[in-house]
Amino acid sequence: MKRRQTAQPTKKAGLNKMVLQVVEKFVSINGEGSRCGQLATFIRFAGCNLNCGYCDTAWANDRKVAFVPMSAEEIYGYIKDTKVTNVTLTGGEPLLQKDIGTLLALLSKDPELYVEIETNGSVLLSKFSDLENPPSFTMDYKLPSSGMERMMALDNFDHLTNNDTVKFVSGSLEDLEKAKELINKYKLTEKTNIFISPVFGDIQLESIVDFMKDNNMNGVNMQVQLHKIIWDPNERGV
Ligand SMILES: C[S@@+](CC[C@H](N)C(=O)[O-])C[C@H]1O[C@@H](n2cnc3c(N)ncnc32)[C@H](O)[C@@H]1O
Ligand SMILES: Nc1nc2[nH]cc(C(=O)O)c2c(=O)[nH]1
Ligand code: SF4
Ligand SMILES: [Mg+2]
Repeated sequence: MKRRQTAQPTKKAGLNKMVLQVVEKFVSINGEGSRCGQLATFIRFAGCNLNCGYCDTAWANDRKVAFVPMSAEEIYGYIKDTKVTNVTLTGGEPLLQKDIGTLLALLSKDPELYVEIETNGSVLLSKFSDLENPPSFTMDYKLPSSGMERMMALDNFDHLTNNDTVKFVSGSLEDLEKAKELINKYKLTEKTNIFISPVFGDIQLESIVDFMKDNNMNGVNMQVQLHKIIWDPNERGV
């Protein structure tokens, strides 16, 4: 009698290759942050641990989203092929990619590139503090209207420098009050760059300016997502 064979795990060369899950990659102008208006190559990764009520890329967080597995070297190759020197890594939550450290280390060796990474404030930035030439972190602090404030890692404020940014995406007066409180409490304008952005379409732009005037918010930048003015706000790949 034949013995029933059980499937044995195989270890083929390349099977354990380190890969990152890329849901889209494109060149556009950066619509946000300190290099707003400049060309940038965007790499968007799959998956997020948060569920912000206003998320404009919730599709990338769907467990069933289609992604292309790419190694750090393949992503670097794509970036160099574009001939664009600004790079934005985003998502989803890019810092949750298992091999993001490998990619950041590889990109940091290229002095021609300016790399920024959009992160949601829940991932400890201390994990990346040993990088020799670190990227610019744009760290969101998720305000009350996101529904995700409880997930914020406040220790991250200690790891930001003048090469980084804290972004407060605000959808209400309560959000603005909270942003002001944190900026003052942690003396954020002395440490890093600060941006306040509206949750797109949810708050009168004038009310943000009025709030900044009423509260002497010197050193704070207000910014509206430029790509949502140029293209349809729901358009992907722009
Ligand atoms: C889609 S997230 C991806 C990176 C990371 N998960 C994060 O939240 O920072 C990129 C940026 O878009 C912002 N964003 C998402 N939806 C938005 C909306 N409806 N209006 C304004 N900004 C939005 C986020 O706050 C974040 O700063
Ligand atoms: N043009 C453009 N600029 C951006 N800056 C940050 C983006 C993001 O989704 O993280 C983004 C985006 O999706 N498009
Ligand atoms: S953390 Fe970023 S990607 Fe995740 S739900 Fe919030 S805005 Fe969307
Ligand atoms: Mg976006």
